[in-house]
Amino acid sequence: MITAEHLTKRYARRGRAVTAVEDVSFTAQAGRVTGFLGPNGAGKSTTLRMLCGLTTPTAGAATVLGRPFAALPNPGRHVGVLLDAAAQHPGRTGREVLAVSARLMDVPAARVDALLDRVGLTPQEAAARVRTYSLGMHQRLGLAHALLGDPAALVLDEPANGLDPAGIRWMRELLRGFADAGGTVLLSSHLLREVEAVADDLVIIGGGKVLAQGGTAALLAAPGSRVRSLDDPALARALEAAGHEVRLDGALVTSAPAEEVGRAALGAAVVITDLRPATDGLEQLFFTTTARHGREEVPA
Ligand SMILES: Nc1ncnc2c1ncn2[C@@H]1O[C@H](COP(=O)(O)OP(=O)(O)OP(=O)(O)O)[C@@H](O)[C@H]1O
Repeated sequence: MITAEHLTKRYARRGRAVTAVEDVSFTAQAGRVTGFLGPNGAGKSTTLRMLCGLTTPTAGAATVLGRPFAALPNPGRHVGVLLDAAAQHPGRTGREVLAVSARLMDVPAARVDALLDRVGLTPQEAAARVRTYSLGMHQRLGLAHALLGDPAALVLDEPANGLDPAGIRWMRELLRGFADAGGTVLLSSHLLREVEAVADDLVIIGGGKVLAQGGTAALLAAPGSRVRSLDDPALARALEAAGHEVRLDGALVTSAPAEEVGRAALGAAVVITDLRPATDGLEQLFFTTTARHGREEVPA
């Protein structure tokens, strides 16, 4: 479990105090993947750095597995951290990067090869210097590094950056498996579809503050139903006549609960082919939640 309690970070910039993170509290539970989202400059990296003891909070506190990061003995054996995949020593080979850390963490050397294999780095790639690595290879090595100490928690900032589609799917399965085995995963990413696919819980921040948090399914749930039928216009008329709101959005989306949709369909003699709770996608939730904190006004 990872907790942030009233974390606040202020920086001095040209004599003025800039609040990067303000009163951020959340819990990433064991056995679950927690997605940590926000627009550029929202304060995600600053928060993750405070969780990992790399930045000192102005106020508030954070714990990983019940203790402040700095109080964890041999922290790499408890929490795997990937904050900047490009930060590995460019002159070392991938295998050397892991071997040095394995020695420092007192991890058996045999684990290095096991992890290179697990993250899909070939023996040739592992023998190449890190400065020759692509972004995706950096990410794979960074993840191997994070997993090296067989930690109970992972803190990952944009781990899927630069991965190809197969790599992104592999990453998703790895994180899912890690959490299903009881691990805690805190995952910051701009890839909303990926986060939606893997995160059990979400924390959305903007302007340094928590804007929304909770279970992914609950946050994405919208009242009403999404329906497909053999005659959507007729079903829409029947639902409207019964006082429900209706909009056609690929399927028919209505404020009516499933039972009312069934009644309207029965009355209008329309065959329903699909009926499920209405949900907004994460992209919609993200933009609605962070609308005041986005950077759309900044030209690309
Ligand atoms: N060392 C620093 N000194 C001054 N200001 C900083 C420092 N680090 C971060 N900031 C400011 O704090 C705010 C939050 O930055 P942070 O990097 O945490 O955002 P982020 O959500 O990780 O953004 P991104 O998605 O672009 O990575 C920004 O306004 C940034 O300019």
